[in-house]
Amino acid sequence: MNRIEIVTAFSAVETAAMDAALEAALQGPRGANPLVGAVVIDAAGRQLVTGYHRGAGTPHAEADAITQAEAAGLDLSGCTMVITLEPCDHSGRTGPCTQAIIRAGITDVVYAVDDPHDPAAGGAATLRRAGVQVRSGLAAGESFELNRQWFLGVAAQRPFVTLHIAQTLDSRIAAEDGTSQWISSPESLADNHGLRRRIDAILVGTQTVLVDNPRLTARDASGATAGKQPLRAVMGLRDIPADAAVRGDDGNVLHLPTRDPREALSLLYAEGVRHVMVEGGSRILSSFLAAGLVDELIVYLAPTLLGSGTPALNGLGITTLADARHWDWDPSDGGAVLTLGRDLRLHLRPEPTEAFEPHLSRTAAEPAMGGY
Ligand SMILES: NC(=O)C1=CN([C@@H]2O[C@H](COP(=O)(O)OP(=O)(O)OC[C@H]3O[C@@H](n4cnc5c(N)ncnc54)[C@H](OP(=O)(O)O)[C@@H]3O)[C@@H](O)[C@H]2O)C=CC1
Ligand SMILES: Nc1c(N[C@@H]2O[C@H](COP(=O)(O)O)[C@@H](O)[C@H]2O)[nH]c(=O)[nH]c1=O
Repeated sequence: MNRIEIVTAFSAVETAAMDAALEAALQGPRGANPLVGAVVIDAAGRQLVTGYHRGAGTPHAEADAITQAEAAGLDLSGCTMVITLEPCDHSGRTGPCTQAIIRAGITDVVYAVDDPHDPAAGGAATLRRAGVQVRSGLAAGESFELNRQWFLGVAAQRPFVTLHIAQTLDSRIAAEDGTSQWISSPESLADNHGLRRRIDAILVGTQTVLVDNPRLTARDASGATAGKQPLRAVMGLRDIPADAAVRGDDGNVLHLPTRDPREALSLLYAEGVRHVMVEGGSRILSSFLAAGLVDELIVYLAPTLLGSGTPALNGLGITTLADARHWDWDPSDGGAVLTLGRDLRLHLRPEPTEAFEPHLSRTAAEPAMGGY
């Protein structure tokens, strides 16, 4: 019998580092930016530092790892960096990771999938021009899966959509008389205000504006507005009342005169919104879910029963169990199930329904590296 010797492009040490990078990436939050992890290994195969990305506007995983190394007095020259995504090549809110890698003296980069985001792409080519050996495609499937919804959103040129539901045990988001403040525990509300600080826009329906007169600002425990404030978007054909609290005094409000969630997302994207939280009410939540436009689901579940009132959802067009929509538990950003005071926070992502493969590797791994 012939023995077939399999030579892969990557060493066991690099594969283990990629596993660690994938694990680290899960600590980050979902949103406008993908989850990314980075691990630096030395010539002896030791994992020196592990970095991850903590969300839009914060250092990328590569920069996080390099900063940690600097703080610990570690010299990374001649080391290999293993990353779940191609290093960026642009100066966004943070500097280009390619330059940080080159400056640190890292001579080898292994990454999983290409960055499809145009302004950030091209990192591999820049690194190669600087003499860094670059290989890609290690754990490409896992890395794509890690950020599946983000890849889909980038390809569709629409914002990443987080759906928020604050509900009772019997799936009510308001009582029969319309009262709903508050179903959630103070800890859940604080968590939600943290999310409001991270997103670009928050979206509610016109009916919620009329019933609740919400402010839709990000506030701290004292009730003061705190941190970055989201654009406040209201969806529906009716006008926003002149004295509605959502208008605020900063003009950071947008009326989306449509009932079509796709159109709402296009309008938001044109305004520069890359992460929107759809907050409610029932009809708005249902329309985004029915259209398959939800990337992340956060349910604040209060141990409370109402028995009647506004249901979280008012129909998704599903009439038989075979058509039920399934969701996967999302272990990222604090985990799939988190206790928040007396509430539970459930964190989910849609089960894949369509085959979608991004362009996993723009440039093939260096020829000598692959094959059987
Ligand atoms: N606990 C929670 O998490 C939350 C609870 N709530 C509660 O939800 C209740 C409001 O929910 P609900 O009555 O469903 O109202 P919504 O806030 O979902 O707004 C519905 C209105 O939005 C417009 N609209 C826009 N797109 C659509 C669409 N695709 N389908 C249907 N209507 C659309 C319509 O008005 P138009 O004629 O203007 O087009 C419609 O009347 C309130 O009691 C509020 O307190 C609200 C948010 C969060
Ligand atoms: N009732 C309820 C929520 N309600 C949401 O919060 C909005 C009020 O926002 P603001 O005026 O900024 O405090 C309200 O219109 C609705 O969208 N959210 C939750 O996390 N938990 C809750 O129990």
